Amino acid sequence: MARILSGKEFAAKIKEDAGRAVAELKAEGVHPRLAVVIVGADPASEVYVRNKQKACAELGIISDHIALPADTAKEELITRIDALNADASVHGILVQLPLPEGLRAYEEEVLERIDPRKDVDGFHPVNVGRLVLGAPGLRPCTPAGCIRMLELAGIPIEGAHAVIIGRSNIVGKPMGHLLLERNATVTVCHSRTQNLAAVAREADILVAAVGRPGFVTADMVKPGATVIDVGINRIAPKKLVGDVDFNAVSEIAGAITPVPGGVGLLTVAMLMQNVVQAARDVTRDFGA
Ligand SMILES: Nc1nc2c(c(=O)[nH]1)N[C@@H](CN(C=O)c1ccc(C(=O)N[C@@H](CCC(=O)O)C(=O)O)cc1)CN2
Repeated sequence: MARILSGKEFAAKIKEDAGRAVAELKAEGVHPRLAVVIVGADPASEVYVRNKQKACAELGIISDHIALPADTAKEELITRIDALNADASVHGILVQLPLPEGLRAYEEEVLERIDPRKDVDGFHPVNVGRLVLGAPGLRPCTPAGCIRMLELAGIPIEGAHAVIIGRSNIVGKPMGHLLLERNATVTVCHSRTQNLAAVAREADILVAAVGRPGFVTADMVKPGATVIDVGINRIAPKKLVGDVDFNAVSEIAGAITPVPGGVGLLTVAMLMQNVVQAARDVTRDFGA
């Protein structure tokens, strides 16, 4: 039976460290502040935003909730972002995704408008470029959370063969770069990959980020491998499952993350860490 990697335990540790950093910043006269922009009323997004604001409150970070109607014009959203960029008391800005239907085509433009120093999601091309180059910058929260969890759990990354299933800009691609930065041998699989099960079976660390319930089955996992499930699939109003067939795979794997209760919790914890980093960088550049 696999070791269960509980997101709650690792998230608590990450938040504890971030909380200490917040206290240090406050002692220096800097009060970290996050602006969360949500457009429309997607129920799942509202839950995630609430969780982010709850975590801010726990750690003593100020959080502003900017809720805009679903029919907000792109220009209005851009104007709001510009105002937050110019406000020296705001250290972090995030726009909750997905944007509503009418704005979805402008997602790239909207994310690019955020000052890269305040881009606590790590989605801005400047931060993506820094990640690819291995330069300091704000890293995307979910993949950075997975890496931190492996480190805290004492699971070796260096020299491991990591196989990622999924090549999204938010998870798959940044995960590949973060693993490469830590000297893993990385394979990224996608919908056109041939013999995917055989490739997955080569993995010491298998990351599933496809968005398909139960996609990773026991025959795709090498005995003893670490399996990280980044999938969030709502299959009924109160039933959330990942991309991994948890019961069968946990008989084979050495370690596995559950859904819920896995890497989703680390996403929020790493966001707190990014807000701390942004507060330091923004204060250095804008002044306290
Ligand atoms: N601006 C952003 N938008 C989105 C991001 C993001 O990182 N930045 N990621 C996802 C949604 N998300 C955070 O925003 C997120 C998803 C899931 C969880 C989480 O805690 N999951 C729990 C289960 C929660 C539940 O029951 O619904 C778990 O896995 O245990 C946190 C954050 C897309 N949009």
